[in-house]
Amino acid sequence: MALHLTSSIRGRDAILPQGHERREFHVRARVSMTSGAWPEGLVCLAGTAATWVGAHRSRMARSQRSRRSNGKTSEVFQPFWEGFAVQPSWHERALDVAEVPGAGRGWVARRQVQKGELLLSIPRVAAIEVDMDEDMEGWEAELALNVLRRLDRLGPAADPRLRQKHELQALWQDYAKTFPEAPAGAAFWPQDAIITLGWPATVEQLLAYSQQIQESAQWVSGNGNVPRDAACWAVSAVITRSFAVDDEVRAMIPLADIFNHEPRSASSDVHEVAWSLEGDRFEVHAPQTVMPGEEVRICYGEESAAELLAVHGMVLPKNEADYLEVFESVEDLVAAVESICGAPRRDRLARLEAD
Ligand SMILES: C[S@@+](CC[C@H](N)C(=O)[O-])C[C@H]1O[C@@H](n2cnc3c(N)ncnc32)[C@H](O)[C@@H]1O
Repeated sequence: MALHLTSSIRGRDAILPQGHERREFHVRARVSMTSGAWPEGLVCLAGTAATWVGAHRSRMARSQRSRRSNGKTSEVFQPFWEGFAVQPSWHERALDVAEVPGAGRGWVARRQVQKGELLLSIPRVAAIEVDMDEDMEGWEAELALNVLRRLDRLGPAADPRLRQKHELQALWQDYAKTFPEAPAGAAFWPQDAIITLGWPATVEQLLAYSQQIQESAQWVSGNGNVPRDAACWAVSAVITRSFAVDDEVRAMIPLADIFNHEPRSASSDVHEVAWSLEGDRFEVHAPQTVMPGEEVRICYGEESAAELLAVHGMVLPKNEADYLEVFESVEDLVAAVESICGAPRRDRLARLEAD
């Protein structure tokens, strides 16, 4: 007789404000026996495992049902909406936070939303920002350190001048508990795991990005006097949840970071409207008309599959922004055309420029 009892449990707990607690379990269990009668102890063991799995399954089903029917997920965000002074008022909002299959939480329309409509207006003082100079490198590290400062999570030996007291500190501390606990992006994977992806251009791109991100985490860990894990958490939070606004700043904007990504190419009109900085408030406008119950997504940028994998650890089934680089520059393209057609290169370039 052989008995196989295999089980794997992955759990994630996130404590949310006001006593709300979310538990997610992924349970897989299999009990099998090839021959003979079941000894009593093993029957008990198998029975216990089955009951345990069943109980967790029904608990999951119950919580999923309630999320769908009574908008509890959304209510968890009411104190944040009000505390961060988001407009329109909570009762007049057009959106609800809901669990979206395969994408965590997202913003779902409570009523029909018109393209261009103002969805969220968040005071600038509620955001955590860095200025973006042209070609600014290393913004991830600076913004991650600012996040740790706002959360009052710097280590004891950090420069005391970095310490920050802020009226919204406690609210931010609660809000940050809703973020993923660990980075998922390929930038945080071990090198061997990146190499197993196989496609040379992608592997090269991911290894270079991973090195940049690891250096940022190193810098944050040193300057913030925090363990490496805490630095990686902060860097991952800023690369997955911050946005460049009007080419001026890169900002972590509470509640606006719940929009999921709609992958679009540059030619799509979804690029036309989303973020802006209006005086002392950040605004998000609807990128397109959305029916009640549908999710409102924004386009994070023209992100290829490799870029999404590097930052978010996700590969989307369909991504119209994905591309395969064939020529590095217009000159290379023209040279290739010239070699095929035999026409003089200068003529071709002039014609291309005139067009
Ligand atoms: C800015 S947050 C969006 C809110 C997030 N879903 C949440 O639960 O807090 C970005 C993260 O959402 C997830 N995400 C965004 N767009 C997605 C999409 N189109 N498909 C799957 N996951 C997505 C990824 O985990 C990504 O790192």
